[in-house]
Amino acid sequence: MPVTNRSVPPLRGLYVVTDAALTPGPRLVEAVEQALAGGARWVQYRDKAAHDNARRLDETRALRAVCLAHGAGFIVNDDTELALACGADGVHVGADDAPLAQARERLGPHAIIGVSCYNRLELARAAVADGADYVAFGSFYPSTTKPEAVAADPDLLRAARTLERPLCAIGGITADNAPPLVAAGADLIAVVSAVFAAADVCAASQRLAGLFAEG
Ligand SMILES: Cc1ncc(COP(=O)(O)OP(=O)(O)O)c(N)n1
Ligand SMILES: Cc1ncsc1CCOP(=O)(O)O
Ligand SMILES: [Mg+2]
Repeated sequence: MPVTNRSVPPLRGLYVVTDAALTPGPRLVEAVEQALAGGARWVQYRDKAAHDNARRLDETRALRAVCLAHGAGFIVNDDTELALACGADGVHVGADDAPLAQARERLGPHAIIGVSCYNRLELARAAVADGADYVAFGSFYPSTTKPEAVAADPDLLRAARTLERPLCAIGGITADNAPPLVAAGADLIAVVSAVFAAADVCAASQRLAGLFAEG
């Protein structure tokens, strides 16, 4: 099945990333629904377990339906074949994943493909030249979800604006520390724990999504 070419929302706003520890199976769909109710525009399914493909397919199909109902975009982390199987809007790939060209070949021209560029502008230049739909930088702040992530500086976002492609910031981002990143040019703010570890997921999402409010 080709990846859907339904119209997706702009690549701007709050991008929530799921976590198998914070949002385990039974709570996953409800947590994502709460994040969407709070204003998240994009959702990424991030499950680093390489096994249990049946569970991963069930979960991604359920999340795709929820995103569709809210007019939000749905991306699968790492796994191009899973993105294809569940009909996601696209995939996010990093240095250890399938190359962008291979993901594009599998998912087709309408898929949204995001590429991790860590703290390296040259990776972003190459990804844009190869047709990335957005480029992601981080970690901007220490991350409990990915403590080993390299550190990135907001100046990178200022420099990357010249690429004229949506820029995503990730890593330790909260509603309190996100404003300088948005000011530096982040179009998407990708967040795991600030939303999914919150006691009130909807309220946490609302605060972050509010940073992109129009007017
Ligand atoms: C939006 C976004 N940005 C960066 C990443 C990190 O991707 P990667 O470097 O491939 O690391 P893993 O997430 O796969 O551990 C991401 N997933 N999403
Ligand atoms: C996947 C990833 N890549 C860099 S930091 C990170 C995790 C972000 O999670 P959190 O928002 O909890 O810091
Ligand atoms: Mg990856």
